[in-house]
Amino acid sequence: MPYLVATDLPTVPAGQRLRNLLERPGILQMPGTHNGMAALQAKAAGFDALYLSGAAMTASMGLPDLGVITVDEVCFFIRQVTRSSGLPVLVDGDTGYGEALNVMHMVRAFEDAGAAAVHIEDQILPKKCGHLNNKKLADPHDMAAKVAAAAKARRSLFIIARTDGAASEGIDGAVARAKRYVEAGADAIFPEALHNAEMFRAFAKAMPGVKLLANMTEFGQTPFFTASEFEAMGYKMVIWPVSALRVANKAQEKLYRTLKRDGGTQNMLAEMQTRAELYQTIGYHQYEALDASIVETVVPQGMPQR
Ligand SMILES: C[C@](O)(C(=O)O)[C@H](CC(=O)O)C(=O)O
Repeated sequence: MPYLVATDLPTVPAGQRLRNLLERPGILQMPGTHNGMAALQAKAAGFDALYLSGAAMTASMGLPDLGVITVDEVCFFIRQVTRSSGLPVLVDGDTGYGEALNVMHMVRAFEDAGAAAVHIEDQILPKKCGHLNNKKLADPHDMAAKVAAAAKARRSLFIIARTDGAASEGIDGAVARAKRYVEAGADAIFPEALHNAEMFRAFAKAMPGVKLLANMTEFGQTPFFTASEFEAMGYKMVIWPVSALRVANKAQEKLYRTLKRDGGTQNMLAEMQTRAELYQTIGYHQYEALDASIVETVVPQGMPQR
């Protein structure tokens, strides 16, 4: 329960806990959780690891995913998601916020905030969603230097190199880049925006023994595949980065429209998380019980009064 009690906190570092999950057979499913509440709900649904998406974080701030937010802003999200859930979290590190030293700073900051893993991509600024057109790629040598810098800065953080190369250099180009990034110290590879099963299979075939991540974002270049289908194509991790935020945003939009129309929320009650459900999700009463137990513990009984 509450992250406030030291003895309830995990003793194994987050990065190691993620590595342990990756030792299990099957694909590791990481839904996007854009805040602490989403993290609690994903955990309650049975997920063992989570994803913190740059697109979802920025969208929740009312901003585009163009690399404009800062390391400290991301750390605010990392802390809420890791504290509330206690689960290992993969964090979107975009382009690493600069070059080698900036990447090292990001790695230290993310790991200290509680992250288990980060992915760094080979675009240059202004970076874009990998499923859009006209992406500008970094020189593979410069990207490999960033990966090496990240590996040097981490304690146990799991480092995933994302390549956006497939769009302009094809599968062979993306594979050549990915191999350089593995040599530079990447623990896994994220081939971005593949268009079909053949591409997913070809990439996996060309990278034997390397852990691969699939991105099942909606409204992008990748057609729908299930977790089991990605697993059968050779992938060890899958993310659904923005799905929860997209659904939450639609619900919120409906609430505001209805409220404006009706002058009240009475017609939305059936779609609301009730107070009881909300408190149940955040463990409200457990925090209260914790508080009460401490008061009981520290008030001495039968001590001589002065
Ligand atoms: C994975 C991703 O980088 C993200 O920020 O979650 C995005 C997701 C999206 O925009 O749909 C991406 O570039 O694929």
